[in-house]
This record gives sequence, C-alpha cells and structure tokens, in this order.
Amino acid sequence: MSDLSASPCPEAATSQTQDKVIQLRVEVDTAVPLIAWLASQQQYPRVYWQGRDKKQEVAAVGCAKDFLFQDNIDDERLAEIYQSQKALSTDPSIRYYGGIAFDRSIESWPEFGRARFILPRIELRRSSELFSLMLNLNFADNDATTELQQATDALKQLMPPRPLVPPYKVGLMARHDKPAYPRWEELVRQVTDPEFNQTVPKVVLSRVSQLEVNEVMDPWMVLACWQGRNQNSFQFGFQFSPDRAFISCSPERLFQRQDRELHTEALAGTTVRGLNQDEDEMLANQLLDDSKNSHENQLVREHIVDVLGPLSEKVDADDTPKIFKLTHIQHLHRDIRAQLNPGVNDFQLLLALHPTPAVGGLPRQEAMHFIRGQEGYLRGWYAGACGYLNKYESEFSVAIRSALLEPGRINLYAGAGIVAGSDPRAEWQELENKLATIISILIDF
Ligand SMILES: C=C(O[C@H]1C=CC=C(C(=O)O)[C@@H]1O)C(=O)O
Ligand SMILES: [Mg+2]
Repeated sequence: MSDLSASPCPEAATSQTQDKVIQLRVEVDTAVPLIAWLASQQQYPRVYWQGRDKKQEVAAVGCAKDFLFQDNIDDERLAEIYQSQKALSTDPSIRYYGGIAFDRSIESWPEFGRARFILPRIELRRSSELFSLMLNLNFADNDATTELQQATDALKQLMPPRPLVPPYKVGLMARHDKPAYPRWEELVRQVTDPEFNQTVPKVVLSRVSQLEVNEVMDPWMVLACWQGRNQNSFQFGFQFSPDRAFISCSPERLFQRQDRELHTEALAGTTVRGLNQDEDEMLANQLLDDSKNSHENQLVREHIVDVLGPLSEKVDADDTPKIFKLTHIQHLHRDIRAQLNPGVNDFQLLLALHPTPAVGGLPRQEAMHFIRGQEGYLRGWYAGACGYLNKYESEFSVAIRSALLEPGRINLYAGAGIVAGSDPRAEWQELENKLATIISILIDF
C-alpha cells in the first residue's frame, strides 16, 4: 500500500491520458479481511459490497464524486448525468456505487436521498483471490494540485484492519412494529378483497420493526455476522456518516449486466426450512405445489419478461420455478436472461426493472399508490436497488432483508407479497421468518 501513497504525482496522473477521472491501482500481496478493514477506517462514506457468487468483494471509503438526489429527482436527468460522467473516463474499471430508494416520487431518508451514487476515493477490492487497492482521482471538479492533495490525505488516514469484536447480543428495551398486527390484517383484507384484487392482483406489503437498544452497534460487525449466517446472498452496506448505516443481506438480484448480456430473476414465494433433510424436502415440495406462492412468483416472471421485451433482442425465462434455500427460509426462484439491444444503458434497466412485483406489486403504479398511501411508514432504501455500475458491467441487488442502524435504534424491514388467497396471520408469520436470521444475531431469546 505504501507504493500507492508514494505515487500520486500530477505527471503520473495526467500525462498518459486525456481522461478526467482516473484510477491508480496497486496489487496488495496479502489477503485483507475487507469488512474488518472497513470497520477500522475513519473516513466517510464507507461502502461494502459482495456479490452473491462471492467472486467480487469491495470495501470503499471517502469519495471523489458524490451524486446525491435529496429532494427531487428526474429519472431522465439521472441517466443524462451518468452518461456525461461516464464520458470522463475510458477506464473500464471505474465504478460508481450507490442506490435508489424504493419510491423515488416521495421523500426518502436524509443522507441516503432518493438516489445517491459515489465514486469512492479509495477502494480495496478482492477479485477471486486477488486483492488490489484503487485510488480514484477526479480532475473534472478540482484542479490537479487540490485533487492530489485530497487523495494523498485520504491515503494517509488509512488504518490497518482491526479484528472485529466477536458477536454479542444487544439489550433490547422495546420493539415497535409499523404497521402493527391489527392494521396489517386490515391492509391484507383490503388487498385480497375480490373487487380490489381484480384490478390490482398483487401488492407487496411491508413492515418496519424498530428495536430500541441501549448499546452502540458497529454496523460492520453486524453485517459480518449476518454474512457468516447467510452465505447465499448479496451483502452490502452504505454509511454516509457516523450515525446511520444501511446494511443488507439480500438474496435477490435485480440484474447483472456484462456488456449486453443480462441476468435477472423472479424471487418470490416463501416457506421455512425444515428441522431435518426429510422435512426440508417436504416443505420445498409443498412450496412448489402451492398455488398462492406459485402465483406470487409467476406474476414477477411475467412482468420482468414484459418490461425487458422492448429493451432486448431476446428474453429467456425458466418455465418452472426452482427452490432457493437460505438459512431460515426457502423461496421460489426463476432465472431470466436477456440479450440487450445495443445502446441500452443501466439507468434504463434500473427504471424498467425496479421495483419488481417481488417488492412493489402489479400493476406497478396502482400497487405503489396503495403502499404510499396505506403502509404508514417511509420505506426509504428498503426494497430499493443497491449496487454498482461501470461501462461494461453492473450489478444491482434489491435491498430486502435489510436494516437501518441509528443511535439507540435498529430498524429491520420485511415484506410479503399479498395475492388472492393470502391469509393475514400466515403473511405476518412470513415477515417474522424473514427476520429470523438477523434477529438471531442481534437478540438473545
Ligand atoms: C419483500 C420481501 O421479499 C420478497 C422476496 C422474496 C419473497 C417474497 C415473498 O414470498 O413474499 C417477497 O416478494 C422482503 O423480504 O422484504
Ligand atoms: Mg410470500
């Protein structure tokens, strides 16, 4: 790492290229525990990302460029800004990390905004077994001397990784669910009412469970434990200031794009895991045969195929669902692949695909309208889309199984797809099942 701290000089940075945004890289010859490294840094923002296949892992600190859309956001403008930012560099390795809120037409959480993307100042990336340290320089907004001074300062502030304190349970003082059960029951009844359901066949209702705690939790320690107990998921976190962090251990891919090849999926329909292999198998078979759960998944598949059609040369989706297993629950899952039309960009994909009927509903606008008016709390980045983009590849996960950590409070989010045949009690229990992994980490019971 000392190589890099010594190297940023204006000549090295600007002479070889006309690019305004450039990245300097050095290989790191020892394995670094990335979450522990991130937890010991003192700079903000702090970002962590690990893909579901575990091939790519990133910890990033500081920022060389920050796009925050706090009050309002015009999707076309967002796409334009990204296109012009992309034009500032020819380096395929430069990535912007960030997320969009579930509902960009209403207010979102402070700091996170309706959308926020950053070009980190420093990234530590693992690609399979190889580690590298990247320094991003942005000469579009700063003169060379100022930019290099800021970059050098950021490098000097880097700290070595400290071992994370072993898991401990928090002292829980109170828990508040919003909506609480009586309201939940009312909402499920409204959505399953035949007249409503005829025009709006699916609404994904959700709940925030606010845990009042008397300790300061290190979000990165919580994420590291969560990661240890939920291997089959994306893991990511965004902390823009010391007081708030959004972390997620989500099984759901919104999309992965490599050049024009797109992978997405329909993940919806849920049951618990069995206590032994036979019971687990039986539950999986019941899930595959269950009409309510099949309908939940089928609606997602159909919608994704429909919206990808105009953007793609070819779309291909699994006809029958498979089982996708997590630690405490199992889902129905269908793979969907597409060959995109030339020129389709990531923001077009984000806007077309998000929110999928696995987190919003169908028809999208009517379901969103219902959620906005009735759910009774602000989803913010829960069920939003988080990930990274660059010229040739991008990946986004749907930010479910997520938590917002604030001083004295942990907000846990869970939702369930409500369709004809949904029972309020069973769907409430499904929310609980979806929180089982994180609750088992946080609380002694
Ligand atoms: C909305 C969530 O889950 C979605 C993803 C998989 C299964 C789901 C379900 O069976 O209801 C949901 O559509 C959540 O976990 O908050
Ligand atoms: Mg469900």
